[in-house]
Amino acid sequence: MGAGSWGTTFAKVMADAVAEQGISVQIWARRDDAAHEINERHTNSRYLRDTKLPQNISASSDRQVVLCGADLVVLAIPSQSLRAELDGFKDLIEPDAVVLSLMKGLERGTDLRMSQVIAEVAELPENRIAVLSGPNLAMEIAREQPTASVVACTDEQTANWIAQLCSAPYFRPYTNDDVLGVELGGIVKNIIALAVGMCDGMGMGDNTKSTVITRGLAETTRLVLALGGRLDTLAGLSGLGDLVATCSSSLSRNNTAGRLLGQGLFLDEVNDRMSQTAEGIKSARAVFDLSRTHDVDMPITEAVVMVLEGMLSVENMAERLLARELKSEGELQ
Ligand SMILES: NC(=O)C1=CN([C@@H]2O[C@H](COP(=O)(O)OP(=O)(O)OC[C@H]3O[C@@H](n4cnc5c(N)ncnc54)[C@H](O)[C@@H]3O)[C@@H](O)[C@H]2O)C=CC1
Ligand SMILES: O=C(CO)COP(=O)(O)O
Repeated sequence: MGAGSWGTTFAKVMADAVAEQGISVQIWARRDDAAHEINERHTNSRYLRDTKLPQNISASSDRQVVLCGADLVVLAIPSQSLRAELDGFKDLIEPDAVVLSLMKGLERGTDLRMSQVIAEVAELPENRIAVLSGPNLAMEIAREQPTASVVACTDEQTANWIAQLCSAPYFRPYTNDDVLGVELGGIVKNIIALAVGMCDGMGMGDNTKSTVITRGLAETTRLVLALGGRLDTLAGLSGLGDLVATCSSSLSRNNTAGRLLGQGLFLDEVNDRMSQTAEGIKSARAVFDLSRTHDVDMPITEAVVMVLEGMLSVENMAERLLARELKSEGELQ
């Protein structure tokens, strides 16, 4: 569900993974012309210019056509639209289907993760909801550059089943039962990537960026532990792995948005320039609110929120962060 850059790319991963088993993958595209292009030319030129999609992918703008008979429903739409979109098609999901979220955002207003929104709106039990997260820049994967990822579900069998369905020669999924840790790692790294992008945009060097990445991981870890997730998850692909990929890549939309802010553009101007979803812009406030609810110190997230909401200039961000009271590096609380 979603024919954007990651929805289309992940459809290709799955189609390549299951081609020999005679399984087909169907994409729901919002626009009729996008569905038509996928069916007729096997391309999605708006998002993946050079990629030829496999023959066992078809598309439709009719959600009923796509969901009818689907054993696995994969969601790849912008996080802030999920609730409304899902409400419109939840009754079309087959009674035993599993829902997999590819999304990396936190819902504003409720501070819920996407797996929690899915559970609430579609009224599904935990064992039928999974998330996938890792260092997965869509453009690289579309070019079949090797990477790995994590399928997280509280039910081991479900996680293994999904991992089989998306294990392609260039894509290696691991499994994990720490859904919260996997999901939050993917959400918070977008905010840290905004901060790193801002450093880049202001012309700061690698020491600065490395400091933000490392301390960004420290504050992500504090949040995940406070909410009941596991430390080892943060050391894995959906934690450190995705953080490094997103913070170092010019392909990242969050990194790019941060860089534009660092170059002095206003948020409205940045939003106008972005043709794809940069989840961190909307999720930053929700993550900060969540951290306050659980009394977790997240100074980089707080500074990013202040910049996004016009309460702090990017130039004053470093001064604010470095002037805080000194403390031990090992403090996780
Ligand atoms: N692009 C990437 O490299 C990766 C993206 N993700 C996550 O996947 C999710 C989707 O991202 P992308 O596919 O990259 O986004 P995108 O901006 O490329 O595409 C979003 C798609 O959702 C569709 N859509 C459906 N309902 C919508 C609505 N109500 N409002 C707006 N758009 C709607 C759009 O038409 C579009 O096809 C995000 O949560 C993102 O963080 C995760 C890993 C990698
Ligand atoms: O999640 C991603 C890579 O794992 C994609 O990051 P962006 O949304 O910043 O492009």
